[in-house]
Amino acid sequence: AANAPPVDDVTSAHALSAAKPYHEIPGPKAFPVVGNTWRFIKGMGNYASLDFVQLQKQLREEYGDIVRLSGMHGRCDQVFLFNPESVEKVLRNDGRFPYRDGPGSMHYYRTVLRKDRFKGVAGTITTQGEEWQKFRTKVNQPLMHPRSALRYLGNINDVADEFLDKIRTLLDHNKELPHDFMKEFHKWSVESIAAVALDTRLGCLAADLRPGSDPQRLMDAAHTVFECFVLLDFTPSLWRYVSTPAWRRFVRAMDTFTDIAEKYIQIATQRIKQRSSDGEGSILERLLIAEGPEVANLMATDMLFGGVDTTSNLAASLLFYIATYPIPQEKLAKELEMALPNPREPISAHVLEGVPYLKACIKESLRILPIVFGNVRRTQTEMVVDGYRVPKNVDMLLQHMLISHDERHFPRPLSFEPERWLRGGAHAHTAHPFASLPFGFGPRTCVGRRFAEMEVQVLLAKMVRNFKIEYHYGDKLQYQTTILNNVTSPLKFRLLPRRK
Ligand code: HEM
Repeated sequence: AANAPPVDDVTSAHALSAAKPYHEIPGPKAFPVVGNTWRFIKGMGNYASLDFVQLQKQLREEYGDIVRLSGMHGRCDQVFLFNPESVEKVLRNDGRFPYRDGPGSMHYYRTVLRKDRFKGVAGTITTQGEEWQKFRTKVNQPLMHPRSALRYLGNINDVADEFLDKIRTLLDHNKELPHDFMKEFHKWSVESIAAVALDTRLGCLAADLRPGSDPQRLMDAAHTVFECFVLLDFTPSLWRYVSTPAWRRFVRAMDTFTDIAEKYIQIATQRIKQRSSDGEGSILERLLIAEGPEVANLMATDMLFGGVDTTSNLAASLLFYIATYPIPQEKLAKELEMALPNPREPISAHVLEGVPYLKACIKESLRILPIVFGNVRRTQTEMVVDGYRVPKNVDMLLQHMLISHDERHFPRPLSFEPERWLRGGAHAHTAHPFASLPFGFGPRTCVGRRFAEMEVQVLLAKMVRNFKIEYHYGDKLQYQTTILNNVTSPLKFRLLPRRK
């Protein structure tokens, strides 16, 4: 009919009035005074011992594809979404300034504690509204343009080569890597993202790192900041009222980040002054020239926060799947033999254009173990989701990990089948496009996606081109969910040189 609302209409008066009321969304009942908070108190509530992913599973089993959690003291209501159609509705209607709550500790550090240093600017991760948009607009062009990442391809190749050299020295008599090999992935990822963010080679993979050296301090600080996010922002903490030990450790680590970034910004400033030609500079130089040292520092540190643990855990999980699925590994090895006849040649942009199976392996790894297991948007306006009227200021929790594990979308969901991602292929998936969204979506999508993908593509190509990778300690990847999915399996990969 001429007056029928468009299919995607979720905010018009017509759509809202036809929807079911908000309070009818299924979910655990909030009791007077104690609300639902008691369910998360140890020794009292049935949700207290669950991590985020376990909580999601439990809620979906108990209540279905949309679940409301209200009465959480000090927090706004949360609505969990377990179907991709609803996720799409929310992400396509999140307004001009998509709102994703960030760690309050980091925001406080930048806007209150070290206000003088940052002159009122606070970066991308923790800001909202026009403040977020203003900052993001400044950094989008230098960071998100495809050419921007390619500028670093040479450095990313060098870091991967160093990583391969390093692992050759770590193999035991059985050609196996040590059980704590995860820490080498961390070094690789700090080194790779620092080459972009700080425009320098820090030397994280060196054999003899001194405790007070920049790479060692930066890696320690990265570790501490993530540990403290969990303690300060994701578990009850008094840091807003008193200076707790975790808060003090956090401030020291944040200061280290800021100081190291400042050092390399000063070096870049000198470089700019001495340069005679005005060809296109690095991301750091461009931000420095166009926006000044505060913006350059905040973006560099945001890249370090966003780009260390994410990429290292992706590399580790991806290699695990490659090692435990020999058929896809051999298919990939064949593709790489064609694309890179000489394994010692660098991985060029041209090589990366001709490796669809390699890219499919990365997508499949992120589908099974998305390192960022879910996303969140706070509603900016009243809207209809899954037939219910959801008011403004509700956190919509978009659970792509569980959606990707749902047989309705991906048959044999825990099986590593890169063929799902070969477009037009016989096994291409038919799932909704929002059923696997590891980097988010829309104007607030991951700013480092191109760098992460490039780093991991280069590493995987070099690893599989040079080694046959085996794993003999179980076929199920172990991980721990905190604010990210952290790989915990002992990464004792066995590496056998491939014939050239
Ligand atoms: C495997 C690697 C990575 C994954 C899975 C990942 C995932 C994500 C996700 C899901 C978001 C939220 C997006 C949204 O709300 O729609 C995000 C945001 C962000 N990521 Fe990444 N990321 C990765 C690597 C990186 C790297 C290498 C950088 C460094 C450049 C980075 C920097 C950021 C920043 C700064 C944001 C906040 C953007 C904003 O709020 O405007 N990420 N990432």
